[in-house]
Amino acid sequence: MTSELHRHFSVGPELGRGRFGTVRRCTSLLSGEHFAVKSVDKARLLDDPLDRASLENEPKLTRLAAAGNPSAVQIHAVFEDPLHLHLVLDLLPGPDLLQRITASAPFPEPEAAAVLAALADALAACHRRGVCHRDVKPDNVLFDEQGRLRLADFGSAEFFGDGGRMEGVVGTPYYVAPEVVAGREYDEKVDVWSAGVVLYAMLSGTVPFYGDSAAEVFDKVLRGNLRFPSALFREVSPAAKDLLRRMLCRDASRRLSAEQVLSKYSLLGEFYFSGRHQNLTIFYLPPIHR
Ligand SMILES: Nc1ncnc2c1ncn2[C@@H]1O[C@H](COP(=O)(O)OP(=O)(O)OP(=O)(O)O)[C@@H](O)[C@H]1O
Repeated sequence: MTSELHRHFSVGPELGRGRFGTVRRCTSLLSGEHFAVKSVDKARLLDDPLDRASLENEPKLTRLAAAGNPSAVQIHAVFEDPLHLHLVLDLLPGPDLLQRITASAPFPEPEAAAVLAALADALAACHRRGVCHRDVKPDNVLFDEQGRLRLADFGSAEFFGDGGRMEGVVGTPYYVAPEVVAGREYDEKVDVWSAGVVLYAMLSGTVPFYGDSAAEVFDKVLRGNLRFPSALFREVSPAAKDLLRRMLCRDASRRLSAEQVLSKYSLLGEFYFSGRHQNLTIFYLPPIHR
């Protein structure tokens, strides 16, 4: 660990681990405030130009996305040494959305709708700032102590500015949009597709495009055949299914924007408590390695 980091923070126990680094609890020596420090191990990503770009982009794009946007994780300090990049972030220690879905999906519709509204709000704010997250999935949806949603992990994010197109196969298999899998240029609506998969998972406890391997999942995503099996969706309202169709629309030009999802949220009056509980699990597939 960097001595510079240790001059300012005492570093505590591990909170989580990702592909490139470890997140630990830390405390400011000056103020006594608690934070999380994400320490990215540079050795794990220096061979790959896209991974290297992500090392440079993560602090920049987290800052840009989070400026004046309380629904994104805030970055408080950055320390760098030859081995690590340390990002000091808001401490968000509660269960993330993946843990919540695994423990208690399907969610009652009002609960799913509330999470979706907060996620769409977070994404709309990022998109207004020209930042596309590109790895929206339940494990990157965290909550603060008051239960407010915070979008985290801008390690795959890209700056598209004002209407720019992006390229590069980035994301996580179950959640990635078809235009990304197809290797085409794409826009920020890839995040809306992923948020649609998240909504589907909250309402049913499973994902819409499932396979045992990444290749099988990609095949299903490319076909984009959206189904609502009656065993899982019997009690899901037509309004929620309609919203899912508009978010998981293969044609990105017809797909809702994050802003439109937010305004559609006000139409979700039909969302109701379904009271179901099924023991379904989302299986973990690792993020895409190009
Ligand atoms: N601000 C935070 N507060 C508390 N825990 C966090 C915070 N940020 C991340 N974590 C935990 O650490 C884990 C890894 O973090 P993160 O997803 O940012 O790492 P990563 O290396 O970019 O992961 P990925 O494999 O998704 O690319 C998360 O799943 C979460 O459990």
